[in-house]
This record gives sequence, structure tokens and C-alpha cells, in this order.
Amino acid sequence: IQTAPIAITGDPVLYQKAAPVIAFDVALHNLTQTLMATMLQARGVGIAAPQIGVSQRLFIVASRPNERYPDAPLMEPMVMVNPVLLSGSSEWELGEEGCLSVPGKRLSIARHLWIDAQWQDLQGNTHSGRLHGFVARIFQHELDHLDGITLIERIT
Ligand SMILES: O=C(O)C[C@@H](Cc1ccccc1)C(=O)SCC(=O)c1ccccc1
Ligand SMILES: [Zn+2]
Repeated sequence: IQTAPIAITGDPVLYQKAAPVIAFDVALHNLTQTLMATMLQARGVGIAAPQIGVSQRLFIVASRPNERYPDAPLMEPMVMVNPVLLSGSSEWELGEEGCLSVPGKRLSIARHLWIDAQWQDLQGNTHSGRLHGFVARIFQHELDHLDGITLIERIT
């Protein structure tokens, strides 16, 4: 399966608002496979389509325990199409984040403790649910990518 180069700070695609996915076709499946392979190769816990130069509203959340979040859940990677943050907890939590598009940086970012999210799967079915902790953090980080926001913009 093909991997793709990851766009890094300065690449205009990272600062655009991504377009909604409308075709749940074989092209979307192929894009998702490339996205997944690229994330796994880069050993990320998430990745958004704009990070491989595709300005579409699609990302993957793939939490696993790691040195910064040892109690993070090990989860099957979740493909989220046209994701929406419906509401977020009033409590925020500071946590260390990295970004595959901002190599070598670890920044402390405030995120909602939990969020109510809605998204579509690759078949176009709509799902919704409450995400907590590290999974909620990854979702919020990836959603920023779909809105042209990277860690650097979050800090400033
Ligand atoms: O740039 C990305 O979207 C991937 C990013 C996702 C992310 C990491 C940490 C918090 C929120 C979102 C990464 O996977 S960075 C590299 C990494 O594997 C990692 C970094 C910090 C903590 C745990 C993992
Ligand atoms: Zn990132």
C-alpha cells in the first residue's frame, strides 16, 4: 500500500479549510488506505487528509498507550469522515501534543476534557458519541487540521 509525503509547516494545504467529503466511493477508500499507511509509517496516533496534501474533511484517530499518555486506550484506528464537534466540556486540560507536520515540536495545548462528536464512516453512515481524554484530544487536534489550524496557531 502506498504511503504519501507528509506536508510540513509552511505548506499552504495545512492552512486551508478542507472541503466536505461527498463521494463515498473507491477513491475515498484508496485515500483512506494511503492515509492509514502514512500514519502507521510515521508512528502517529492520528492523521488528517490535509497532512498528505488532500484538502478533504477526513481523519484517522488511533490512540495507543505511549510514554506521554501511558493510560491512553489502545484502539482500532477510527476513520472519521465529515467530523463535527457538537459540544465540549467546560473543563479544559493541558496536555503535550506533537504534530507530524511540525517535526520536533512538543507543545502543551489546552483541550476540552470530553467532547460530543458526530462523523460518518466510509459507507456514509452517521455516528455520534462522547469521546474522553486522549482520544478526545486527538480528535480536537485532527479537527484543527481540517480547519487549517496547526499547533503553532494554537499557541499564538
Ligand atoms: O499531526 C498529527 O495529527 C499526528 C499527531 C496526533 C496527536 C498527537 C498527540 C496529541 C494529539 C494529537 C501525532 O501522532 S504526533 C506523534 C506521536 O505519535 C505522539 C505525540 C505525542 C504524544 C503521543 C504520541
Ligand atoms: Zn498534527
